[in-house]
Amino acid sequence: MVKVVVSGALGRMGTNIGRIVDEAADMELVGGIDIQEGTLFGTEVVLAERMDAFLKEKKPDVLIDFTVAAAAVENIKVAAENNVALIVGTTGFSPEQRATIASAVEGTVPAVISSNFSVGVNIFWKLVREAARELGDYDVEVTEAHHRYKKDAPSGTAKTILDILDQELGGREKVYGRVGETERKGEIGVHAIRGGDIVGDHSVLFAGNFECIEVSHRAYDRAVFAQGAVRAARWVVGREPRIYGMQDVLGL
Ligand SMILES: NC(=O)C1=CN([C@@H]2O[C@H](COP(=O)(O)OP(=O)(O)OC[C@H]3O[C@@H](n4cnc5c(N)ncnc54)[C@H](O)[C@@H]3O)[C@@H](O)[C@H]2O)C=CC1
Ligand SMILES: O=C(O)C1=N[C@H](C(=O)O)C[C@H](O)C1
Repeated sequence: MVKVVVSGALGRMGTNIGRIVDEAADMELVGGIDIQEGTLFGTEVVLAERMDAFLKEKKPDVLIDFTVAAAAVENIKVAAENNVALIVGTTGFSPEQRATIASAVEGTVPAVISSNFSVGVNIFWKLVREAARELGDYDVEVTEAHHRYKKDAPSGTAKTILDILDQELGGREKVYGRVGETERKGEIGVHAIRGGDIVGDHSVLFAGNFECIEVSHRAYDRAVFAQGAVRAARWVVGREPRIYGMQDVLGL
């Protein structure tokens, strides 16, 4: 039995993950962490400040964190100190926060950290890389759309797309939205749409003369992210203590 604690337990992703873990025959949901007390599928959700004592009491194998960046950094440190493996889906980390996470995790616990746990997006990233390799002289525009409650922009998935494009196209300037007189040069345009209950859309447009290619992914239900995170939780237990990506879980 893989024993799981969910951090951000009362949120959109936390509740989806709680349901999947609760229904899994090979997993045990042992509780949740949030900034309010509550319950998650019959288990106790305790306040974030009680996390250290809660992990010592429940001794989970894995903590799955979908919270906000500043909170996740602290949660990761506490989990690593308690020798609990990590799945981190939270997005919006600064470079400094990423460095803090790396020093807490590397050599201490195994952690799968990904801006997107859906299988489809991990394949989409491969397709974007392949297109960028072949279409280096095309103009590139990245667009993402999410629900009205999303806190960070551009999305973590869009930032991963930009990392891939940087690797393949060599660090082009990024222009975030355009207004007024703009002359297109060699930049990558980045556009974030927020509204309603959009689960998560990403697209990369490669525009040449007389043709365009658009590579896109649309999530219809956040269960796809939750299922991926739970799959990663099964995979991470017992691994070498370092940071992994979802591509390691999927063998891509
Ligand atoms: N990697 C992926 O596949 C995905 C990542 N995300 C990311 O996951 C994060 C959460 O997204 P949602 O669930 O939509 O947000 P949400 O706002 O519905 O849930 C976040 C939860 O975290 C709680 N929280 C805040 N501070 C906390 C702390 N110190 N300790 C424990 N819990 C705390 C909040 O009270 C809330 O219940 C975001 O960063 C989002 O971008 C979302 C979907 C998929
Ligand atoms: O906040 C969300 O909802 C999502 N966040 C992730 C991101 O920032 O890329 C993944 C997914 O698109 C949903």
